[in-house]
Parts: sequence; structure tokens; C-alpha cells
Amino acid sequence: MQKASDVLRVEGLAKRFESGGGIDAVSISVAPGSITGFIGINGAGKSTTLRCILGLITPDAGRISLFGATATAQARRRIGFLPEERGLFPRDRARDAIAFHARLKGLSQRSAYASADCLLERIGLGSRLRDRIGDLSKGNAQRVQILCALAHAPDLLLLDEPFSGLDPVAQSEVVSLFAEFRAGGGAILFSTHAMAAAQNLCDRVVILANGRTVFEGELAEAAAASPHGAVVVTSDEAGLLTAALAVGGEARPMSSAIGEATRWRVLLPPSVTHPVLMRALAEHAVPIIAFEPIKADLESAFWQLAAPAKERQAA
Ligand SMILES: Nc1ncnc2c1ncn2[C@@H]1O[C@H](COP(=O)(O)OP(=O)(O)OP(=O)(O)O)[C@@H](O)[C@H]1O
Repeated sequence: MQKASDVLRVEGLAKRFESGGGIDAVSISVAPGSITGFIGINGAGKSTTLRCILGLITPDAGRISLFGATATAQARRRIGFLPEERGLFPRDRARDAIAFHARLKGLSQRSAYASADCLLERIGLGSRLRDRIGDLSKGNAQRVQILCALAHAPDLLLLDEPFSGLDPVAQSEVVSLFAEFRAGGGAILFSTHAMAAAQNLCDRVVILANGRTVFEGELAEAAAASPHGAVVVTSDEAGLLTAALAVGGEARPMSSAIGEATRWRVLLPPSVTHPVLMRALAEHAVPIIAFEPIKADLESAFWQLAAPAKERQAA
């Protein structure tokens, strides 16, 4: 639900490229002191949306409000942005790169360096602040890039895939950094394919499919959209379809075949339990490589809300 106090509000955003790709109807609202996950398969339109919000691309239609008013260049200075294409110069030193980004957003040289040093210390890179970006590991370079977005103490962070390239330790450090930013009243909108990170971090999620918002709401509401059923891996397509139908269910492929086998989502009526499905599979002599009940979490909800197009491709 959109509120007058939202730091970001996007309504009916559309942009079509000559290539035919683009977005058609994106809506997002981000409240102060909240973290929103922006989720969609490759090509769904996440980066295009973020670029429109930042004013890097002019949309064909739609409204973008920042901090309660139509987005202006002035308001966009209050945003910290992590682009999908990481763009730091390998020869730059970590603290210089961060301070440079802070200077671009109007901080004095002294404040910019103070901010850079404090952030590097905070993320455990205090001893590496004079290292060149090219001498850092990929994960540390990525952390420095995230700090560039944070350096001018923005009110809103827009992050395109902040977890890509980070190992689990670095991911967890970045998660705490974001949680700290939120606790200080900052708001974050981040795109990701990392469902577990989104599940741990988000207050709200926006799910995008084929350039359209198909779900926007609290994380718990999204999880409640998870269907009842099981993920089954088998090589016997005909047997699986027959067994699913026999118990009143419906089977959809989740991927193309892995060797001989395919991963299926079997959706069941609420009254049909998992053992009933297992029995039906056994009665039809379906070889089962894996059987896992569908969990009520973000990933299951994502498959339910955003994947029909993908499933059709796989079918
Ligand atoms: N500059 C551009 N010129 C032409 N087509 C573009 C351009 N930018 C994006 N597209 C197309 O628009 C669609 C949405 O792309 P976008 O990069 O926004 O998706 P995404 O959700 O960020 O994907 P990913 O998760 O792979 O980063 C795609 O079909 C893409 O090919």
C-alpha cells in the first residue's frame, strides 16, 4: 500500500527499448526505515526500473516520487546507488574511491575521507584502506563499491544485486550493514536473485514478472502466497502427470531436464496431504529421485507469483 510518507513511490512505470525489451507497469512503494526486496527473473526489468528512478533513463510513462514530491535532480542526490555494472578503477585506492563518490554528492574533502575511513573500519577493511581496488579480492572490491553508495549518508539506497560475488561471510556482513542503515531511519530497495538473503533482510517485497509488478506487500503476505504441494524430481514425466492428476493435483516443470530427470512442482488441493501424493506416485511406479514439500517462504511464493511464464518456457 502506498502512503504519503513513502520515500519512494513508483506508479505505472513503463519504458520500451527498440530491442522490444523493457517494462510495462511497475509500481513500488518504499517507506522510511524499511528494506524492500525487488525480485524477478533475468530480464524482468529490475535494472531498467532502478535506472528510471535514478533519472539515467527517461520512462515512456508513469510517475516517480521521491521523499513526497515528484523526483528532481536535487532529491536524487539523497540516493545512494550500487549499479549492476561495478565500475571502480582498479588503480584507485579504496578510501579514495569512496571519498570520491561522497565528494560527487557534495561532501567536503575532509568529511568525505572521514566517512570513507569510518565505513571501511566498520566493514573490517580498516587495514586495507590504502590498498588499490585491483589488489583486493572480488568480494572486498564489491564491499568497497557498496560503501561508495553509502558514503554521503543517503536517505535511500538503491542497490542492484548487492550480494552477487559475495561469499556467505561477506553477505552476512553486508546484511548487518544494511540492517544498521535501516535502524538509522534509512530505506533500501535492492534487486536480487538471492532469495535467502531477501527472506532474512526484507520487510517488504516487490515481485516483477515480464516488466510488471505482480506482487507488492509484506514478506509474510508473500510467503502466504506459497502453494501447498511438493517439488518432485523424476525421469517419468507421464507417470508423474498421471499420479498428480489422480489426487486432484497439477504438475508443472520447474526446469529443463537434468540428464534424464526433471524437477516438477506438484500443486495439491489443501485436503490432499504429502503422504497421499507419495502413495499415488508409488502406485504408478514413478521413480522418485527427490521429494520435498513446498515451504511457505519467499522462494515458493516467487515461483507461484512470477514463474508461470518461465514454466511455460521450460515446458
Ligand atoms: N539499454 C537497453 N537497450 C535495449 N534493451 C534493453 C536495455 N536495457 C534493458 N533492456 C531489455 O529490457 C529488458 C529488461 O532488462 P533489465 O536489465 O531491466 O532486467 P533485469 O530484471 O535487471 O535482469 P537481470 O536480473 O538479468 O539483471 C530485457 O529484455 C533487456 O534485454
